[in-house]
Amino acid sequence: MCGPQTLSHSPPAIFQDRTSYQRFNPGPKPGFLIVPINQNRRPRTRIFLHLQLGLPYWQSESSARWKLAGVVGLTLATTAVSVVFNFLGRDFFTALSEKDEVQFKYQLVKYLGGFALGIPVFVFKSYYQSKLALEWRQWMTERLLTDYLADRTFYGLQQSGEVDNPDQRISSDVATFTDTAMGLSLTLLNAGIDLVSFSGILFSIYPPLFAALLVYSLGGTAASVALGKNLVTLNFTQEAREADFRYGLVRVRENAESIAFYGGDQDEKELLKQRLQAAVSNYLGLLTASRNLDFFTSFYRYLIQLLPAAVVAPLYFQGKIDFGVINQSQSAFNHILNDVSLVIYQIEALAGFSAVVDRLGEFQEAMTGEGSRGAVSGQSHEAVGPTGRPALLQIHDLTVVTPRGNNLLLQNLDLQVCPGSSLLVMGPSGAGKTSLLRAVAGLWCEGRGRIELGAARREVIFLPQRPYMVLGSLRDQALYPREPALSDDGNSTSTSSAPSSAPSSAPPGGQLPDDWEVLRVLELVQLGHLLTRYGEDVGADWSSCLSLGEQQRLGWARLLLSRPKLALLDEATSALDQDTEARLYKVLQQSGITYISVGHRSTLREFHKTLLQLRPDGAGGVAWEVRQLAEPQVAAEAEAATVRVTAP
Ligand SMILES: Nc1ncnc2c1ncn2[C@@H]1O[C@H](COP(=O)(O)OP(=O)(O)OP(=O)(O)O)[C@@H](O)[C@H]1O
Repeated sequence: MCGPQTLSHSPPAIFQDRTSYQRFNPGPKPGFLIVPINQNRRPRTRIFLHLQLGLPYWQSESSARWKLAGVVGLTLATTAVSVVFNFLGRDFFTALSEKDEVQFKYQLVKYLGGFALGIPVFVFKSYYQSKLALEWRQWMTERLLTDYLADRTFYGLQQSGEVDNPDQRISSDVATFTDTAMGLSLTLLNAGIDLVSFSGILFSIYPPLFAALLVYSLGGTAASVALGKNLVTLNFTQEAREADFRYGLVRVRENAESIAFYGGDQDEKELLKQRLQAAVSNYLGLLTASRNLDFFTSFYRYLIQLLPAAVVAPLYFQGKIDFGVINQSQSAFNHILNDVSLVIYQIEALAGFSAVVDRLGEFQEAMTGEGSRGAVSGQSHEAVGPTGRPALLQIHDLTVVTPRGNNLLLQNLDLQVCPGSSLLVMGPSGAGKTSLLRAVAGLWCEGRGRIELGAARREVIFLPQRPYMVLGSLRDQALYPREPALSDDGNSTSTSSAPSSAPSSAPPGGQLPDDWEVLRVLELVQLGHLLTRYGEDVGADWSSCLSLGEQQRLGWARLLLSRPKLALLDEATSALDQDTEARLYKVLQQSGITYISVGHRSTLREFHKTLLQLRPDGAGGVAWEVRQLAEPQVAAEAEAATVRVTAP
């Protein structure tokens, strides 16, 4: 379009017809296949691979390592305190059984003194352990958030449908992961040390007791692992179903007005009941599996109270040991059994933990995979048009495919848009107009071809039909987004990591427009009245208290304030009357900003230099044609001229 351009096109030879394309890339089969939510998801049980998720925190934060050393020290101290308590208990009960009142009082005071000194060690160990787990959680959550919000990964994940409920994974799964990982690893450490310390005590009392203990605990562990193996899958599914139910509720809140207008209460209720039912029935399965395991663990636990006394009782009756030794052996037996039987007591926690580790690992993998998708290539360098003038946007042989490759849209498109120019994309609903903008903006990278954009990503603004309303004041709305979405090297429209050569222009010098400029632009888009209505209000629910037309005009204010190199307008005036639409387009023409509009109204032609017309080709595909329109008349509206809207 930098020079005269008239092209037309019908479907290419690459996929001779629709049938051959579908053979190559099969779409959904006829009829509906209803897959219950998450039924097809199974934990991938690569727990050891995924466990390393938490390592970077300890590798990068030296203060965390010191704190961990402190908590480990406290954990060791708790074992020492337990050993001391064990001996204090022995002497206390021996004095009691010998009816030695003086010794008994002395042992009682010693025992109480031991409590006073030892119990704070347990309390502080537990407090610092939880605190450290919390700091770990914060670090990991921030890291996941950074990855999730980098390079539009959140959008890619939503489009690919690869992982469910990322919100739950970032919030509660990370918390469970850090809490349990910290708790389990310290428990294991404690168990190891306990095992060594109390094995010595038990062995010195009576070696056969030690042998009985080993047989009992190892047999119990093996049995509980066999009984609890279902729990991992059930826990994994439960996490996903709870999140689906919560998400259903969030959607009702977010779409309250539309649902109320439709009178969709019953439908929503049914849907939510289905999701609740899915969560409840899985939970019932979980309860049943836990109940079966509980039968075993309860018997196992209560038998411990009798077993040591039963084994050492003959020695006591023969007068070979004091009464206190029975108590001591009971306590040592309990300690060792707890250590060896860790798996039995923690089987449910371990099952839940491995489900969480799996979900987080899957999430991390999906985020890493997002960065390497797509066949459409792009670079941000100055493309040169046939006339020798540099093109702001140059599209070569572009074929746009919907995410997951189900639908072939535009094919073999060639197009140029020069700085200061304007392009109108028209065509029937579903032809792929918005999809073309998605490809230009770098949101969709599937398909093939090449898009060259002479602008950094932050220099391109997109105005959808329903603008996104952020939380905050009116000024926050007008200046959204304050920060560029990407660093300057992320200016490619695809996966290319070519460094930017395009100059940054918006906003100049990184300065945000001052309040006067915001006010002038708001008045220009006829939203000055909102200032008196909302002023500095930061709590307004903008998407429900502004009309769609007002939201669209707020989108235009964003456009004029951000002064991008390229504006992509997707039916951005559909809710406005024609006079307001004309007025906004005239201001845009005066600003010198290059723009591409998608729209259905024929009145839009008068504000664009070139038309890209899409139409069905009769064979299930989309044909395209590029044509020059009559030179638009740039209106010199007096009030528009007073606004400081500068070309990039
Ligand atoms: N995320 C997606 N995944 C799969 N298919 C999609 C996706 N988004 C859009 N499509 C399909 O791609 C086709 C083109 O959609 P697009 O939104 O580009 O149409 P459009 O020409 O802008 O339509 P309209 O004028 O109705 O807005 C449609 O058939 C649509 O169903």
